[in-house]
Amino acid sequence: MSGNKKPEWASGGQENGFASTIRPGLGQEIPKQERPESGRFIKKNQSVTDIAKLREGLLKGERAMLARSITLVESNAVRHFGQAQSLLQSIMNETGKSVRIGVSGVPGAGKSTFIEAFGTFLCSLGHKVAVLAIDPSSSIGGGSILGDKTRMEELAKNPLAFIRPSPSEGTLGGVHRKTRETMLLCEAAGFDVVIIETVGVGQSEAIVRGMVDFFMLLVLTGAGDELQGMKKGILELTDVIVVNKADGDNKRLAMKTKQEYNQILHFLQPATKGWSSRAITCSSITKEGIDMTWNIIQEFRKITNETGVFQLRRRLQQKEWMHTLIDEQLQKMFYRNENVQLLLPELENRVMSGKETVSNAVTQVFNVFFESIRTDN
Ligand SMILES: Nc1nc2c(ncn2[C@@H]2O[C@H](COP(=O)(O)OP(=O)(O)OP(=O)(O)O)[C@@H](O)[C@H]2O)c(=O)[nH]1
Repeated sequence: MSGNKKPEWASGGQENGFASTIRPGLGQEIPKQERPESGRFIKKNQSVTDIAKLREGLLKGERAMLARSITLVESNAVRHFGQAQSLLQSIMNETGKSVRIGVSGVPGAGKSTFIEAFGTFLCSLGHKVAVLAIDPSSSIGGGSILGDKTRMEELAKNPLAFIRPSPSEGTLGGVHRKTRETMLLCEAAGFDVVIIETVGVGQSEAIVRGMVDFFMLLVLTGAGDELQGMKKGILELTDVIVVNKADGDNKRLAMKTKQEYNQILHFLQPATKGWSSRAITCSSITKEGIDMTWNIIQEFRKITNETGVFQLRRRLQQKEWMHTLIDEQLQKMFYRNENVQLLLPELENRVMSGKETVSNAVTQVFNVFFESIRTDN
């Protein structure tokens, strides 16, 4: 990093709304219309007493109230952050009752076609299915998976389903927080299956793994080729590998690929204690394997519930999530500190030219940081 250039999370925005969290008093009005990052609007004059209304509507499963609550959670405005947290706090007891499923796979693996078929199948069984997304590219280019309404057209029309695109801006950490909180809102609104889709690149898989109970990876035939470029780490996050597009001429090859993956999984650490990760085949077109996928998830829930692994994972995820937010907040505080910003470029130059050891430089900048915190207090 050169000169004054700060990392993304150090720049002015209030991604977490933590910078100077204001909790408006009851009945206090939001003074003017605010444009949150999503491009949707929080209504002018919406007062915090609306939180009670939002909560009531949410718990009744009203979609409009769910959509408004999500808009509030996604807003970057500091005052909305306070309101969103009040709302989330008030629904805590109503959350956690869904099964949370992560779906990943490289572009073209067939994620949206699979989720459409799988979600529609679950709705036909009477489940309420919410589909959310984490798109790592949204934090770079403002793109957004699930943004295209033509994807999952049938599921989108189903009254038992709710589909929400990835938050379209912000750091990956910010997108992560918003998706987690949106998941809680969906649970409070009665959705008993929450699917979180992510493109299988980089950090996003680990992030999704950290917020779901069950993680599945969609792959295509030809495990050998694919595995060349696939990190072992990704397979070790996975509870089930779904070899997709197992139809027509591809069916036999898909079976062979499944066996290859099963052999590989045999030698890897399972993602979940007490559960043997496995590979299956599926076709989102013929729907063969869709019901089996659900049966496996049911079996997984039963086993992990009995052993307590399910509950333990949820508890640990909460703890990790708290630490993620603490880390993010600490980094922001540090890099936004004026004295740190003044000193850092000089120290960087000294370190680069070999005049200063890195450890010395770090000690100096931390001393400046601690000193300015002390004087601020
Ligand atoms: N034959 C067959 N084709 C499929 C199946 N599932 C998906 N496809 C096709 O594969 C292509 C990619 O499917 P998508 O569902 O868009 O894949 P995706 O992983 O969501 O891809 P991105 O949108 O690029 O992330 C489409 O042309 C689908 O029609 C399947 O089970 N069988």
